[in-house]
Amino acid sequence: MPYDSTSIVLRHIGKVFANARGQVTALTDINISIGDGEFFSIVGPSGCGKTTLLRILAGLDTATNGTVTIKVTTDDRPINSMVFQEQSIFPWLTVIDNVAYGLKLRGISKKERYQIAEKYIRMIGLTKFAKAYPHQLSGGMKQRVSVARAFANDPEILLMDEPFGALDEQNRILLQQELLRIWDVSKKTTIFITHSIDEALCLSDRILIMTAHPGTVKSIVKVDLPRPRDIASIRTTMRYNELFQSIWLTLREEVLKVKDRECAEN
Ligand SMILES: Nc1ncnc2c1ncn2[C@@H]1O[C@H](COP(=O)(O)OP(=O)(O)OP(=O)(O)O)[C@@H](O)[C@H]1O
Repeated sequence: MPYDSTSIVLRHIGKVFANARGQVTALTDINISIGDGEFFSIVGPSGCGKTTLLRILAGLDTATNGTVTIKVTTDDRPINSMVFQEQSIFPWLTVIDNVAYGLKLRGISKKERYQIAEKYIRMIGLTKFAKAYPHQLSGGMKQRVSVARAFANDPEILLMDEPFGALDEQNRILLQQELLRIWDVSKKTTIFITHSIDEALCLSDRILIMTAHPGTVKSIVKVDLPRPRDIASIRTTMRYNELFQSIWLTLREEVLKVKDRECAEN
């Protein structure tokens, strides 16, 4: 691994949900080490357990088996911040107060938290909207606020569950480029779920391809595309196309398994 140290270690992670119809094994024997400052994406067929894995990393759910170790460098910052697909900013707070929200919870003075929030609002290009309320913003702008808030919290790790999934293509590309830029500066360990091979390739250092349900590691692909990356031009390279093809062929087997199962059930 090209990283000086490891940020996250997952060992033998398994998850079984119990529901009225019995038990559902969502994850089985997941073993991964993620480097400090790595951008690590997760792709896999629908229902393979991506969100479950992220929720376990966020401490929102617990694994039935195995251990999760997250390196903590200092005790005055949160372990993680999460960005969801749906906009999750508070409608009653202005942009700057949304971005500064986590800092306020940590007791950071108003002056300091506004300075930090302003820095990230500048990075996402919303300086003119710092005093605006969410209802005055477009969907893409609100999602930018969520991203800025997550970075402003300065967590040990950043967890993103299809954060751009609901955006139109133009806004998605703009935000992907902004995310790359902020990540390049902050080098924050980031775990990013996506359904898009293209998005995973443009952003990541490595991509975990999960098997069909119950989810486990099918393979991990190293994305050896140079950084800093320009999303429009990286897609035109031969290496991008080779990687895309190879990931799709691996993923396709798992997606077809899901389809075959659905056909057998009907
Ligand atoms: N709270 C729960 N109770 C019971 N089963 C659950 C629960 N949460 C998830 N599951 C099941 O666990 C499996 C994995 O779900 P999960 O949402 O993690 O998959 P996913 O890969 O994120 O799916 P998608 O790509 O469609 O968002 C699915 O079979 C799902 O039905």
